[in-house]
Amino acid sequence: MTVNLTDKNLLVIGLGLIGGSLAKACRQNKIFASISGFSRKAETMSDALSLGLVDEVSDDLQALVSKADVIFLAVPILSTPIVMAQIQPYLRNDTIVTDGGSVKGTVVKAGLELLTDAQLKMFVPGHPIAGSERSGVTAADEHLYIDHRIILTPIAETEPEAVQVVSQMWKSVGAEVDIMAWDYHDEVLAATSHLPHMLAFNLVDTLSKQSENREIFNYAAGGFRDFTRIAASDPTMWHDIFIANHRAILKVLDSYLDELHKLRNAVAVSDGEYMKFVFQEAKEAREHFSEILENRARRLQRSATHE
Ligand SMILES: NC(=O)c1ccc[n+]([C@@H]2O[C@H](COP(=O)([O-])OP(=O)(O)OC[C@H]3O[C@@H](n4cnc5c(N)ncnc54)[C@H](O)[C@@H]3O)[C@@H](O)[C@H]2O)c1
Ligand SMILES: O=C(O)C(=O)C[C@]1(C(=O)O)C=C[C@@H](O)C=C1
Repeated sequence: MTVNLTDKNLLVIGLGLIGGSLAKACRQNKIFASISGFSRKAETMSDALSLGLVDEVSDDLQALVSKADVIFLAVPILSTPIVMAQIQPYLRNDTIVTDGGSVKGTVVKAGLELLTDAQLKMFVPGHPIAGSERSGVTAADEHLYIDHRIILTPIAETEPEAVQVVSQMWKSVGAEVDIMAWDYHDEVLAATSHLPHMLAFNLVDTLSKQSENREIFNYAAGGFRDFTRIAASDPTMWHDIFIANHRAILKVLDSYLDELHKLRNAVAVSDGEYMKFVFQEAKEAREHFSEILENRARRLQRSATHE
């Protein structure tokens, strides 16, 4: 069923990479009647306005929330409960609250604690599996979500109609929507996103301490460069993620460390057979992932040529 959003107002709170990109894509595709924006810093709000991400900004949160039909929260994960508490008194019972935070347990818990029964019916936690190491309002990109997956994690109280509206919003900017339980989401993302970021931060930091003036970096090439891109991600965002999802991250980190120890032992005793087995399996996994990426790139190319 297609839902009509063209008579609705979208309010984006947090006008950085994730919120700014959604606002920009929705505005360029004329998905909503109007798009309002709110962010912590006045400078970010005026940049969002001059970059054409939103139709209006205001520091009057009460007025913005009261007229919003859909609210998208795109602030660091530990700030999400704070913002939810700020907007809760002004939320209409028919206003949908959704978000883009990387950990869903924190957002679900905040919703259950702060929202009324009526407001919970309109509560649709979500997470776009799209992004980059860039952050801030100037990183907003209207193409960010094309052919990317969006995971929605509605709770038992959420009305299916609210999920439909949020799904429609994401599909309208080119994304694919999946529905998942929030705790499963947090386990999966601990493995596919949080652990790789931890390894990249740790590796780049460790190596940077190993030589005077980071001298060894002069002799690094593509492999290391790929790690450094991830390690350039925003420290506040990742600090929040590692605190919010620590249980699931520790579980996957421990099993990773076991495997790393096995590989270490294989190197210590020159067990080439074990090493080749691991490297071959990893290569095959990468080939499988490359096919997914190539299919996505082809679809992106097709949608760009149809624009
Ligand atoms: N960066 C990614 O790759 C990525 C991908 C998917 C999801 N996410 C999630 O999306 C959310 C936003 O991340 P981002 O990359 O857009 O970060 P960002 O730093 O680019 O943007 C966050 C914005 O929120 C504002 N903000 C912070 N606290 C606020 C508050 N209390 N009230 C109002 N505004 C506030 C900041 O000033 C900034 O403009 C995070 O929860 C993150 O986990 C990020
Ligand atoms: O593409 C990247 O560089 C990202 O870091 C995006 C990425 C990830 O894939 O880990 C980061 C955090 C998210 O919550 C979702 C996506």
